[in-house]
Amino acid sequence: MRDQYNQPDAMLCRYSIHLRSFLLLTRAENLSNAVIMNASAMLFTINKAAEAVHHNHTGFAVWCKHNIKSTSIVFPEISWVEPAFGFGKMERYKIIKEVGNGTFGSVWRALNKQTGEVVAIKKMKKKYYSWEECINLREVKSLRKMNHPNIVKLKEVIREHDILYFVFEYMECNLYQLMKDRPKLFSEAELKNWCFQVFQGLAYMHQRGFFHRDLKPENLLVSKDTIKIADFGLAREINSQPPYTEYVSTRWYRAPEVLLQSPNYGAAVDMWAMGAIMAELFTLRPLFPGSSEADEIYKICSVIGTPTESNWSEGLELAAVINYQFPQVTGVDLSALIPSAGEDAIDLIQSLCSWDPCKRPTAAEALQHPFFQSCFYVPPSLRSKAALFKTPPSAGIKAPLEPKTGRRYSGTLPNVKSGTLPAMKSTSNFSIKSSAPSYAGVQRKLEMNLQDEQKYLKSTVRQQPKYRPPVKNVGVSNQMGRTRGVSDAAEKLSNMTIGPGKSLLKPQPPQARPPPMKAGGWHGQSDLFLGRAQEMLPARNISRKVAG
Ligand SMILES: Nc1ncnc2c1ncn2[C@@H]1O[C@H](COP(=O)(O)OP(=O)(O)OP(=O)(O)O)[C@@H](O)[C@H]1O
Repeated sequence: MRDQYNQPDAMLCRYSIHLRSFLLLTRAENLSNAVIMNASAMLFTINKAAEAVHHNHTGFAVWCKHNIKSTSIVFPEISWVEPAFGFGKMERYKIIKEVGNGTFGSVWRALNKQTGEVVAIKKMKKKYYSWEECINLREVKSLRKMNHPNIVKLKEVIREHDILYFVFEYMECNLYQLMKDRPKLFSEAELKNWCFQVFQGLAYMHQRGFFHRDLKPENLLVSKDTIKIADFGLAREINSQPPYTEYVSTRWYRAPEVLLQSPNYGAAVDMWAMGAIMAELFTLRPLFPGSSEADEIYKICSVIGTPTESNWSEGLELAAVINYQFPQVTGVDLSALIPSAGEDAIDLIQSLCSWDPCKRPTAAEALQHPFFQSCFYVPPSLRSKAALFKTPPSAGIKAPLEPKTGRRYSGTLPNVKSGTLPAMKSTSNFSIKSSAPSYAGVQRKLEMNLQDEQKYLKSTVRQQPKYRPPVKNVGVSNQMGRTRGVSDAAEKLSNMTIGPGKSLLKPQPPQARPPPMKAGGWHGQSDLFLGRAQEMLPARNISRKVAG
């Protein structure tokens, strides 16, 4: 089959698509050179395929021969193959300006010249020499299956001159940008509305069998009252086969089971991240700003206390496997740490940040938490109408998201009509207490250019030749704070012990709150005890940009 089409001027692509959509398109686009085949490699003509559609068979693979300069696949309704006619699809867009630069790509604001629509185009840094490669990307595989108002929409994928572009709906800014220069805290209503929406997006995603694995404020995009989850570069299918050996999530939001090398973590890692993000939204400071993986665990222990046999026996086993000894600390009162958060908020953050992933609420359960009692779900179909009334997108009739899931919180359904404003507590913006550091003081991103970074990487490699990035992945730290490989992490964590059972980690007194971070980073007290793990990282690498 492949050979038949393997001609120098042609390219063969395989697409698993919804057959009905494909047929509609073949008619509309007169794609006569497409052939369709099913799992047993039987060829179908378009007519035969029409029969299959009639009998409601879907999920065929489409092999298409086409002369390619550029091709595109359009989501979410139709996945299709468009032969290029000598000019590039990118010509349809006018690039306006760069709005983001991540590990895998730079993101540009652009204008669709035909429709006038403003979009965000992510230009991938890596080159892609075939469509097959692109189609297998996590970002494509997961996003194309998702259609939810709180998940950023992937509109189109374009490959031109071996460069891959993702065309997304455009969002005004990310949550980190909103936090960093803020002179005063967010109102509870504001952050509640955001969290409620993110949990809705997560409930949808988890229900569909995906988890994100890299939730952080930079990946939550905001436009007016709406917030959407973005960057599915690390998303995984829940049913995919562990062990997961790749790097996962930015350190400050990384769940303890990931830090401790669990081979089979799941959707609960997103819930941990949300606990950390929620706390950060209240205080405008990261809850667990670890300067290395070891320090990350230390920071977590100093806030929620050392795990015990009774609250996370699996965690103790995981630690034993990698020869890691937890520092013995008692933790602190979260309400003292997050003074602007009410009882319900503290309760939710506490349960999200449980050591044991099984004890964290699911996204659907979080939505039922009393903290969200005043938030109401608006079905997507009503959202545009609700917007007319300037209603936050989460407001409206509360609908059960996962009826099968047992409810952890027995919240009552408020009796409100759709489109009415939620009865949120009218909380005015809190003003930051003088002791509360400004977010601007936290240097989340290294203020160093690529050259500096490369210099640092080189010196790190010199100092720690053992810490090699995993072969398959980006692995080493990079501009947006991606983590090293998990196997790397194991190495680092185990480097903290001398011989079996002898840890360099000495028990530390509980540290109520790390002092405010200054530009250039901050050394936590715990770092003094981390020996080599600490030596690795220059002070400035405590910023979120550095993975570890
Ligand atoms: N749809 C969008 N609309 C507006 N800005 C966006 C959009 N998508 C991404 N951005 C901006 O670009 C930044 C980087 O995007 P993204 O996280 O997708 O790239 P990445 O290379 O995967 O980054 P990371 O290093 O976090 O993995 C985001 O933090 C955001 O500020």
